Amino acid sequence: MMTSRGEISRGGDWLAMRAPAKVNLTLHVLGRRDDGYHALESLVVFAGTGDDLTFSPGDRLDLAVSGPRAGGIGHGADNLVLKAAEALAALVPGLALGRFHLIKRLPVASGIGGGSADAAAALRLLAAHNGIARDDARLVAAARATGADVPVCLASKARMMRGAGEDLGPVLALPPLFAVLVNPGVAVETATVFRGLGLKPGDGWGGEPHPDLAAAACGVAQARASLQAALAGGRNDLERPAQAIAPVIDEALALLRGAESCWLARMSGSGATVFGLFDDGRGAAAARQTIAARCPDWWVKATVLR
Ligand SMILES: C[C@@](CO)(OP(=O)(O)O)[C@H](O)COP(=O)(O)OP(=O)(O)OC[C@H]1O[C@@H](n2ccc(N)nc2=O)[C@H](O)[C@@H]1O
Ligand SMILES: Nc1ncnc2c1ncn2[C@@H]1O[C@H](COP(=O)(O)OP(=O)(O)O)[C@@H](O)[C@H]1O
Repeated sequence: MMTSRGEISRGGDWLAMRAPAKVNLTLHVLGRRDDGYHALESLVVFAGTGDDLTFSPGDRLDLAVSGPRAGGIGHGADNLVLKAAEALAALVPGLALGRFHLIKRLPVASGIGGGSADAAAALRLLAAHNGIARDDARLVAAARATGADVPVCLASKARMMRGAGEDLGPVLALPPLFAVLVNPGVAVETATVFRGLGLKPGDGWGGEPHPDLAAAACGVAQARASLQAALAGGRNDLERPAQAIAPVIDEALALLRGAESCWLARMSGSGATVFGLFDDGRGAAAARQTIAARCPDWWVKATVLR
C-alpha cells in the first residue's frame, strides 16, 4: 500500500492514508490557563515519515494494529484511533462505521504526535467515507475532544498553532527543511513535562516574544535565510523540564549539533524526540548514518519537513 502526505488513497472497498509525524520547530509557553492547559505559540510542520491507517466499511468500529511499534500502545478503546472515531460518531447520528488497520511505526509518547496523527487520520478517513467535508465543524470538534494536537494534524500542513492547540494560523509555504529526527528510546509523558514548568492555573510565563515566523516563511527570494534566522530566535520551553526527566535528550541534541551542516537542533513537543535541520538532504543522510551507527537502539530518521 502506498500513501503520500495528506492524501487519501482508495482501493476496492478500502481507504488509506499516511499519518505523518508532527514536529514543533518552536514551542513557546505563554502561561497556564484557568482550565489547566498551557497557552502555547508553536510553529508546527510535518514529516514524510509516519504511521499508516487503512479503513474498510463494517457495521461497527474496530481496530487492528501491527508494525514495529504496535506493542507500545493499547489496541482497544484506549487507542486514539477509536477515541477519535467514537467522538465523531457521537456528533454525527448515523455515521457509517468500519474497521481500521493501523501500522504503528512512530515512537510512542515521543513529542512527534504519533497518536494525534493517527486520530486525525481516522477522522479524515471516516469523513471521506461519509461524505463529510474536511473543514466540517463536527470533524474539528471531534479532533479537539480527542487531544490538543489533533486539530493541527487534520490538515498536516505547516502553520502556527496557538492556544492549547485549537487556534490555527493560515497554512505557510515553507521551503522544504532537510531534517534528522532522533528519539533516544525514552517515553516521556506530556502531562509530566508540562507540570515540570511549575505553573499554576492563571500564571503567566515571560521570555522573549515569539519571532514572526509567518513573515519569515513568506519572504520569497530569501525565504530560507529569513526562516533560519527566525527559527534560531525561537526556542522550545519544554526542553528544560523534559531534560530533567530524560537527561539523554542532551546527548541526542549534542550528537546533532556535532554533525556537519546541521544549522539548528532542538526538541519537538514535550520530547524526547529531537530534530536537526540541515543544509541539504546529503548532510541529513550522513548525520542519520553516523548517529544510527553510534546509537543502534535509537530511532533515527532522515526526512523532509514541510
Ligand atoms: C506538547 C505538544 C505540542 O504540540 O505535543 P506532544 O509533546 O504531545 O507531541 C501538545 O501540546 C500536546 O498535545 P496532546 O498530546 O494532544 O495533549 P493532550 O493529550 O490533549 O493533553 C495531555 C496533557 O498535557 C497537558 N497539556 C497539553 C496541551 C497544552 N497546551 N497544555 C497542557 O497542559 C495537560 O496536562 C493534558 O492533560
Ligand atoms: N494510536 C496511538 N499511537 C500512539 N499513542 C497512542 C495511540 N493511542 C493511544 N495512545 C496513547 O497516547 C499517548 C500519547 O501518545 P503519542 O501521540 O505517541 O505522544 P506524543 O504526542 O508525545 O508523541 C501515549 O501514552 C499512548 O499510550
